[in-house]
Amino acid sequence: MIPETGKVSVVHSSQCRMPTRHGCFEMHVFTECESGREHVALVLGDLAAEATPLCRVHSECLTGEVLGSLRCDCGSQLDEALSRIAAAGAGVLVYLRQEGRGIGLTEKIRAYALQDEGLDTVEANQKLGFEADLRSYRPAADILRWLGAGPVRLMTNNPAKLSALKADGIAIHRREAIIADPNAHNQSYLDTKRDRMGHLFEPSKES
Ligand SMILES: Nc1nc2c(ncn2[C@@H]2O[C@H](COP(=O)(O)OP(=O)(O)OP(=O)(O)O)[C@@H](O)[C@H]2O)c(=O)[nH]1
Ligand SMILES: [Zn+2]
Repeated sequence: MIPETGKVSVVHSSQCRMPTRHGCFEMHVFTECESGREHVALVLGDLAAEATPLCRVHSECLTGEVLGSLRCDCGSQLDEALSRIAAAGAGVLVYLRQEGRGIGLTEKIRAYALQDEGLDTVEANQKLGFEADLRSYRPAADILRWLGAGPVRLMTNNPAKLSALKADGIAIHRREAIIADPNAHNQSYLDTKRDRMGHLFEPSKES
């Protein structure tokens, strides 16, 4: 169901076959109407034919995904999500270009510098004048609708992401945890996500 909150937020811009080390996906680019941000969907198999396709809605993290930073769990979550979709034989990864939970790379790196002085991720954002999380999942919801994905099995630990997608009209069949191994550099980041942002790190599955 499309929410009564105005127009569709993205337009489909291009697509191609995308072979990866996880398998051969169809890659779609969607341009966000308001910001011009280019979001991505990687689709494996025939989504419309899947009753409850596996789905990951992932937020951009240049440091964790491209540079191999150990400060967070984004790189390993991205890898894990694609490998689980590949194992299932079908599914979709929506990759949202909302670096730093929406504050952008410059401000995220400023936040990291503040964390090096002892602040946690939430306090660092607040010191810079931002809410803890500025993301919108409306583009992801519109992308999933465009792709015709049915009720999804959403891989996330973040209850705010779950409820935002539901509010944007996406049916969630169930949530599946996506847990990355902690290390000496990301343990306090993971602790803050659990203690201050309500992330669910138990491996159990729930609706
Ligand atoms: N502002 C800020 N953003 C961060 C920080 N560390 C990681 N990020 C960004 O956080 C986003 C990933 O969000 P997370 O909170 O790690 O996880 P999530 O996507 O909300 O939840 P999951 O679905 O369970 O992975 C990416 O855009 C990262 O760039 C930080 O210390 N400060
Ligand atoms: Zn990250």
